[in-house]
Amino acid sequence: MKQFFSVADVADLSNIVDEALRLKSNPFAYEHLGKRKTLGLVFLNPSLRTRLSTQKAAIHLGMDVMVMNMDKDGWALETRDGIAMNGTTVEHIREAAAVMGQYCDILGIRSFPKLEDRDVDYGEDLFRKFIAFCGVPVVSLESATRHPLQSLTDLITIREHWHQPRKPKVVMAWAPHVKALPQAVPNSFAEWMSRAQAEGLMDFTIAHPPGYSLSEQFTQGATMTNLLDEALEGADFVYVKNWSSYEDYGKVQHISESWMLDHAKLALTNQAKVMHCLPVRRDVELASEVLDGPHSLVIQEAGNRVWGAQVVLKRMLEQLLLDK
Ligand SMILES: NCCC[C@H](NC(=O)CCC(=O)O)C(=O)O
Ligand SMILES: NC(=O)OP(=O)(O)O
Repeated sequence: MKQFFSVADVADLSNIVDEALRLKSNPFAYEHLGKRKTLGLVFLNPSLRTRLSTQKAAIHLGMDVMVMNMDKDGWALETRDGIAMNGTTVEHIREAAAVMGQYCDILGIRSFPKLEDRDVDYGEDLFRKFIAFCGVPVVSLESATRHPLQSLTDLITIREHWHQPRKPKVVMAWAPHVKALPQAVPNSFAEWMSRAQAEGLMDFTIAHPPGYSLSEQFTQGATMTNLLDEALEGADFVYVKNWSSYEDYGKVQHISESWMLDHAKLALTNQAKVMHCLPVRRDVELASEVLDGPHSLVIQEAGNRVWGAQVVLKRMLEQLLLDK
């Protein structure tokens, strides 16, 4: 594996999930694989889970880790080409990425969308340039349109908590929020679970209010509905997530009906397990009675971020050995 940006970078979902669960039961099995190799983690936005779980995964593999908080400690970054840098930006991504590639064997980068111009965000300009100029394998720590380490982990978590012979019904349910949030997490969850559905691993439904459709490139084959209660019927897993509008890009519309998952809504499901990528706004996105109750998987899900990151880093390290 030379890059980890979307589900398209993974050949077989069942294999990678099984491999991640084997790493979970034997975390140090490959502790020599990353010896004398350096992972660089570059953050242009805040992070708790991605930062710590990816570091932990690298430690299990024997790697050294360097973290760069570009937003706070780096020079102001320019990404546009063909302009004279006579304003506030100090360093171009061409040099910044290339230099970081000199110090690191694998790089990870987090960069959120600005939610101002859809074409700019969905063009993934910064990410593409970072990959093009750094010269080493790159793992997405969440980009403008996707969060693949999260979605891989979500699939691992569903697999780990499903023990019946039939396929689980997985529902992604839009939730309220006080701010306009990116579509990266729901896009990514949708593209991974749609692929999992195509590989016969689950049935996948997306419920959202009118005006909150995601881009069709991520939702191929998913059942789509504007009726939350109907979607929740028979659900085995409910994945709660807010996102701002893709159609009326980055905007938040007033929603009259309550979309927050609470005990009453959970009662419509098949004793569903409840997931959320975190951070979560209690009693806005998700009722605390659910978060604090036995149906919540959010802490186990966050814990599994280590195994999602570790299987990706392991595959990248193995590729580096092959390329040597
Ligand atoms: N990396 C995980 C999710 C990041 C982001 N959440 C946030 O920005 C929360 C901000 C707040 O609640 O104010 C999102 O949902 O896309
Ligand atoms: N879920 C997730 O990516 O969390 P952080 O933003 O804290 O890394």
